[in-house]
Amino acid sequence: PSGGLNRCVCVHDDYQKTADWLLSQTKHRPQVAIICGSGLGMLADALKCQDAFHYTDIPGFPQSTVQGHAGRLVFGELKGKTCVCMQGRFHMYEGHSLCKTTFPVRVFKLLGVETLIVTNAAGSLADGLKPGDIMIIKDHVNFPGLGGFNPLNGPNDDKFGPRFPAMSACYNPGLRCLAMDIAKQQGVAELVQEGVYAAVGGPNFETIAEAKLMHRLGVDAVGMSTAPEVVVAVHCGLRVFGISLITNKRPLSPVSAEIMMLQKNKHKKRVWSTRRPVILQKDQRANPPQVGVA
Ligand SMILES: O=P(O)(O)O[C@H]1O[C@H](CO)[C@@H](O)[C@H]1O
Ligand code: HPA
Repeated sequence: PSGGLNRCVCVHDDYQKTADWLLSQTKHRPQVAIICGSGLGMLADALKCQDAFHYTDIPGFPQSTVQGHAGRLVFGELKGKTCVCMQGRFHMYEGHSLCKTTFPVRVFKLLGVETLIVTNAAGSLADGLKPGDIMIIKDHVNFPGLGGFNPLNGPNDDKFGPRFPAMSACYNPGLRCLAMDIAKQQGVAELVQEGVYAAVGGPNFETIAEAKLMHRLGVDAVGMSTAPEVVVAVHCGLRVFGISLITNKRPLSPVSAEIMMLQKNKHKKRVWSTRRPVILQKDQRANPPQVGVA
């Protein structure tokens, strides 16, 4: 891969200009940045003493084009910490270069942010992750990155980080532990577990073969964002915490009526799960078992 969309064309000054403009417009000096995933923009409503800016008014900022992403940067206080919250993120499938997709992360660094919290909506590939559950991201597979689509492509900016940054501990273990402890304290531990997130390019959802492949590779949840932001954040030394809100399940094989009926018969629930499909024997295929009959 080469060319316009796959090469960072922003220089240090571009990020600095945006950061300087924001610092001139607000008295807040954030320590924590939060990127709100699809449908999660209401997280920003919790901030007190807000200063909010539409992306259209921020010099150099990309524009949000996706439903569920309001396109506002909100500064404010949350439990004694000063935060900046992105109500709406940028995705590669919108036509943004990865450099633009991740532009805010470097701006956050220049604002003085130390910790980045990434959130997203994701599809589950794991048996135990149901819609409504929360997955604390312990690691990711960056499929576009493995294919050479990386926000760090192009000349390295040494002021942000090294040419070859390590990605072996992207998601801060201390913050992951803390989140799990808080889930227990709040009595919601059964809704929360750790898992591996995979980023795909989108905008189409996965084929069954792709979902199966990712499941076999150890992926628990899949989405179309987050990994590029995290790569840029880790490159410039931010501490990262990530969570996926599970919004749907991805089927792992075509659900044929006879397999569904048999699974319903055997397991009584989750009829469409094909994780352990029942393979019909030759004689059964000619004369399939009847629903409701043992
Ligand atoms: O990752 P976020 O921005 O939460 O959005 C997720 O939801 C959208 C698909 O419904 C995709 O953009 C996917 O990445
Ligand atoms: N696949 C990819 N991206 C997603 C999904 C999914 O199932 N759900 C929400 N974002």
